[in-house]
Amino acid sequence: MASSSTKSIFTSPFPSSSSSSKSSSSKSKSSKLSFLHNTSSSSSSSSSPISLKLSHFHSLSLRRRRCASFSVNGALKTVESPSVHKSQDLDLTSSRSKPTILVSEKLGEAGLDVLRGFGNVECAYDLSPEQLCSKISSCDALIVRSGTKVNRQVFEAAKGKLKVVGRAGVGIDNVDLQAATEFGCLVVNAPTANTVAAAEHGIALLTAMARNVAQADASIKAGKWQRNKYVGVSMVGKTLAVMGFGKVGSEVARRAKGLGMQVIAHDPYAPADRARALGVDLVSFDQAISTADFISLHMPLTPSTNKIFNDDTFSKMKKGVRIVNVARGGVIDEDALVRALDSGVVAQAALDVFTVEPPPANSKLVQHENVTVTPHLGASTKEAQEGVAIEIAEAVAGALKGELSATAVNAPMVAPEVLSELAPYTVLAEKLGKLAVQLVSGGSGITSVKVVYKSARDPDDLDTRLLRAMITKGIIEPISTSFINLVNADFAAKQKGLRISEEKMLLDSSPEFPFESIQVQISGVGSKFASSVSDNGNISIEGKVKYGIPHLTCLGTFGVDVSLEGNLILCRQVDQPGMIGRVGNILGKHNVNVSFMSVGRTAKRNKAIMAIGVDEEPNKETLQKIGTVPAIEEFVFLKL
Ligand SMILES: NC(=O)C1=CN([C@@H]2O[C@H](COP(=O)(O)OP(=O)(O)OC[C@H]3O[C@@H](n4cnc5c(N)ncnc54)[C@H](O)[C@@H]3O)[C@@H](O)[C@H]2O)C=CC1
Ligand SMILES: O=C(O)C(=O)COP(=O)(O)O
Repeated sequence: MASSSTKSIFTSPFPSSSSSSKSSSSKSKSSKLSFLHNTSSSSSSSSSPISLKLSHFHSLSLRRRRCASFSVNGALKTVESPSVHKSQDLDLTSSRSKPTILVSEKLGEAGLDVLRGFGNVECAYDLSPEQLCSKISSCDALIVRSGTKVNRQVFEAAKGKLKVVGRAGVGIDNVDLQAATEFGCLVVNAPTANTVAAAEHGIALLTAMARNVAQADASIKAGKWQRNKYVGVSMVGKTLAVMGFGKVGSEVARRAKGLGMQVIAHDPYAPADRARALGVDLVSFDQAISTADFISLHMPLTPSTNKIFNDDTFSKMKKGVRIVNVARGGVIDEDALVRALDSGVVAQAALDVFTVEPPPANSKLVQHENVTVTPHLGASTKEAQEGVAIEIAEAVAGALKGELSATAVNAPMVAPEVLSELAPYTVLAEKLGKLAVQLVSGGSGITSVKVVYKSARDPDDLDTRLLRAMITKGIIEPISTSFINLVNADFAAKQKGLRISEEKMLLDSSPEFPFESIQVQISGVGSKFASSVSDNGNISIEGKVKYGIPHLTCLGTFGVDVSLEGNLILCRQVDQPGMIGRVGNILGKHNVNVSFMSVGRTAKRNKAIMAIGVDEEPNKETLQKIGTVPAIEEFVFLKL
C-alpha cells in the first residue's frame, strides 16, 4: 500500500521510452513526478504497475475533457476539449496511446531519434500561424527554435491538450510564457548546448567586422580589387565590453582575452568572482558603453532589455565604436542604430539577429555598407544542433513522462535528490488541500489559506514550492473547471483571489525527515463539519507522512490517525460503546466496504471523532441512516 499512493504520483500516462540509451542521462537531471497531470484519482488503484498506469491514464483522459481556456482579457472560461484519449486507446503499446510531438523547425536527427522512441513525431516546417493553430489541438508537445511564434493564440487553439513546449535553444522570447503558464503548459529550453557555437559566431563577427571580410569578399566577387578601401582595425589592446556576462558572454570574453583584448563586462546579476576568474572587470552600464572600442551583446530579450540600445545610449558611446549582436535584434532600436551609423558614432555593426526575422529586403540597416549581417546563425553548427536536439528531446520526453525538468522555464525546478525526499509530502500536501476544501460549507468563497510546515530542519533549507503548489492544486481543482497542475497552480490561485501564506515552524526533534507535519488552515469561511474548526475559528487539518503514506493526524482540536486513501466518513459523536458496530452495520447493509476505522476523542465518554475509510461511495440513503444514529452529532463524507 505504501507504494501505491506514492506510485500514483510518479506514474505517467505515457509509456516510457525503451529504446533510447541517451535519454538515460536525463535521469541525473530530473526526477519523476507527474506534475503535469492529474494524479490524485488514481491513488486508490491497485498497486500493479500496469493497472496504475492504465487507471491513471484513464483518469487523465476524463479530466482533460474539462479544461480551462482564457479569453484575450484573461478571464477564465470553460471549454470542452475534444475527447482525446478514449478508453479504447488504453493499449499503451499502440501508437495511438503515444504522445504526439510536433516539431515545427529543423531539429538534429539524434534528438528526433530520442523523440521517436517515445512518441509519434511529426515534423512540419514553415507552418503559417493558422496552420500551427489548427494542428496544435492534437499535439501533446511542440518543439520549436527561434522561428516559431508560440503566442497566446497557439495555447488557446491547443484547448488544454498541449502539455509542453520545448525550445531547442536558449532564448524563449518567441514563447508567450504568461499564456503557457495560464494554460498549465510547461516550457523547457536547451540552455547549454549552443553556448560555444554562439560565442564562436560572436568572435567570427567581431573579427570579420574589424577586417571588413564580408565587404571585401562581396567587392572582389563584383570584380573589384579595393585594397585601400578595406583597411581594418586591430583588436589587440582594444577594450571590449561584453553586455550580459552569462554563458555566451563569458565564452566570448574568454576568447577575446586570447585575442589580446581588454575585456570589461556589464551584467547586473553576474557574480563578481566569475568575472574575476576570467580577468574581466564588471562595470556599470554607462561605464561599459562609454569606454569600449567594441561592444558585444549577450543579454536576453526581456521587457527591460527591449531597445536598451537607443539614441540615448548611442550618444554616450565612444565615437567610432563597433557593435556585435548575436543576442536578439530587439535589444537594439534599429532605427537609432542606422542614425548612429550614419553619424559615425557607430563605425560598424555586425548583426546576427533582427527585430523582425527575416528583416525586410529593403532594410536600411541590413543594406548599410558598414553593417555585416548573418541570418541568425549563432547556434548553427553541426555540433550545437545535435547537442540542442538531444537536450530538448530529453527534456520534452521527460516532461511528458511526468519528470520535473532541470530546464523548466515556468515551473519550480527542484534538484532530483530533494524531489525524491519530498515525493510523499507532495501527495500529503495535495490530499490535505483536497480535504480542507471539502470541509468548507458551500465549497467556495475561500480567500485565505495558511500552511504551517513543522520541521526540525533549518527553515532556510526547506524548499516548500512544490508542496505549496500541490496544496493549491488540491484546494483549487475541486472547485474549478480548470485543469490545475504545478505550472498554473499559483496563477489559478491568484485568479480566484486566493492568498496562500506559509509559515515554517522549527521543531526541536530529529531532522531525519524533511517535515514532521503539514497543517492547512482556511480562515474566513464556515465549515460543513464544525469539529474541523480550531480554537482560532479556522478550519484546520494537519497531516504527517508515516512509512511513506499520508495520514490525517489532526482535525480542528481532535487528534486522529487516518491514512489518507480512498473515501472518508468523519463522524463526531458522544463517546460510548457500540458506535463502530452501528455505523459499520449500516455501511455493510448497503454494501459499502469499510477499509479502516479510527477513533480520536477529547476524553473518555466525551466527544469523539470516528474516521471511517470506505472503498465505495455511500449513496444518499446510507448517509442519511448514519445521520439518524442518535449519538452522532455531525458527520461528513469526503472524497480523497
Ligand atoms: N544568435 C544565436 O543564435 C543565439 C543567441 N542567443 C541569445 O543569447 C542570449 C544569452 O544566452 P546565454 O548566455 O546562454 O544566456 P544566459 O542566461 O547564460 O546569460 C544571459 C545573461 O544576461 C544577463 N542580463 C540580463 N539582463 C541584463 C541586462 N539588462 N544587462 C546586462 N546583462 C543582463 C543575465 O544576468 C545573464 O547573466 C540568449 O538569451 C539568446 O537570446 C543564444 C544562443 C544562440
Ligand atoms: O538559442 C538561441 O537563443 C538562439 O537564438 C538560437 O536560435 P535557433 O535555434 O538557431 O533558431
